[in-house]
Order: sequence, then structure tokens, then C-alpha cells
Amino acid sequence: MPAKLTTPRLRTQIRTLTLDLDGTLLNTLPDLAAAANDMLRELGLPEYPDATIASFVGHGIAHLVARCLPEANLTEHAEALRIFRHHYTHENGRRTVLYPGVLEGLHAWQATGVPMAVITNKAAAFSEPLLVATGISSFFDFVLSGDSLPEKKPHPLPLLHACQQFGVAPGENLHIGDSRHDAAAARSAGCPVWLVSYGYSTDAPVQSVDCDAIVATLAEAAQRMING
Ligand SMILES: O=C(O)COP(=O)(O)O
Ligand SMILES: [Mg+2]
Repeated sequence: MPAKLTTPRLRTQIRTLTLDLDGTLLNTLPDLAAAANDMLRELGLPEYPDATIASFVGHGIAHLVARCLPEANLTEHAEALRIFRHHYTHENGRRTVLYPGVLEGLHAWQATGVPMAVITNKAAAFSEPLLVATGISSFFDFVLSGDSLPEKKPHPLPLLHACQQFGVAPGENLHIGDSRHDAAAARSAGCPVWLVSYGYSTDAPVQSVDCDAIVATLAEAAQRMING
């Protein structure tokens, strides 16, 4: 007898999903660190180990560049940002990989028909080519980048904008991210929020952040939401 084919359904009142990019879908740290250290070398400044640069990620590239500069060099921020953008254009995607469980999770959600979008603080010039290069852009209805709207996470605007675009109430959209910025944005928008236990939340371990669940992988997140 042929196996009964059923469309998996979401088990919750969640109707749409928004996903963070850096530290949630993609491990972009090696490329970000390479570009940051290329910039510091060019400016004749000391370089940082990847682990230190990880603690600068999550608030957009202008913030990352500011954190890399010694206080005395902060006046060179605009020039440093230009140099960083130049190097990151070259490095972006070279070593970036999907985290384990990402493809599995995206396929599982796609099978339920739940619409998905990316909400990232990374500038569109870098986020959009990266989604294409890593082969996951077609999973998403749209991408809201750090410079798509007047405000970025932890401001609620990107999440509220996404809910409006999807035509759902904030309580019906689950946001999944890796940092306190994701949690704060979701909380103030009124969206439930889950955090992944990997990623770049080095300044505030996810266990200390107010969220609705912590998951080890996106595959686990999908499994928790889907009733096969
Ligand atoms: O560009 C960054 O700082 C990272 O952005 P994201 O974690 O919101 O994807
Ligand atoms: Mg992130």
C-alpha cells in the first residue's frame, strides 16, 4: 500500500517566520573578521582574533568598524568604514557557510507553506548577494536589511514592517535570531522569539536573554513547530 502523503502543518498559531542572518542562518564570522583585519592592517592598527570580532557583530557594519577602532582613531570612522566595505565586498561569501540544520529546517518549514523572510542588520549590498551565493535566497519572500528601513534591530520597526507585509498580527510571526537585539526587537514588536544557542551573542549569553525558547539548530526549531 502506498504511504499516505500528508502536508506537514504547524502546530502553533504561528503563521509566518522571520529569521536573522549573521549567527543564525550563516556563519559569516570568518569573512567579517578577514575584512576587519584587512582594514586594520591598511590603517596600521593592531588586528583582533576572530573571537573578539564576534563580539562586535550584530549591530550592523558601522558599529563593527567603530568597535574595531581604538578610541584615538574614532575620528577616522568614515574612512575606516569605506575601507571595510571595500574589503568586505571582496571577502563576503568566501568562507561563509550555513550552520548545521539550517537547510533541513528551511526545507521543513517550506513544506508547511509557511512564508519566511530574513531580517538582518547587515547592509543590503552584502546580505542579498550572500543569500544568493549560499543558495538559500529562494526560501524567502523578502529580505529586510540594516539599511532597508529608517531603523534596524533592536528597534521593532523591521519586525512590524515584515508583519504588515505578510498581513499577519505580530503575535502570529515567530522571529528566530542569535542575539539580544533579535530578542529586544521581537519583544517590543509583540512577536514571539526563539534564540539559537550558537551564533554571536557573546556580550549577553542567550541563556540570560528574555526569549520564548532556545534551540540548538533550526532543524530542532522546525521539529518543535511541526506536526507531521
Ligand atoms: O551586520 C551585522 O552586524 C549582523 O546582522 P544580523 O545578525 O542582524 O544578521
Ligand atoms: Mg545575528
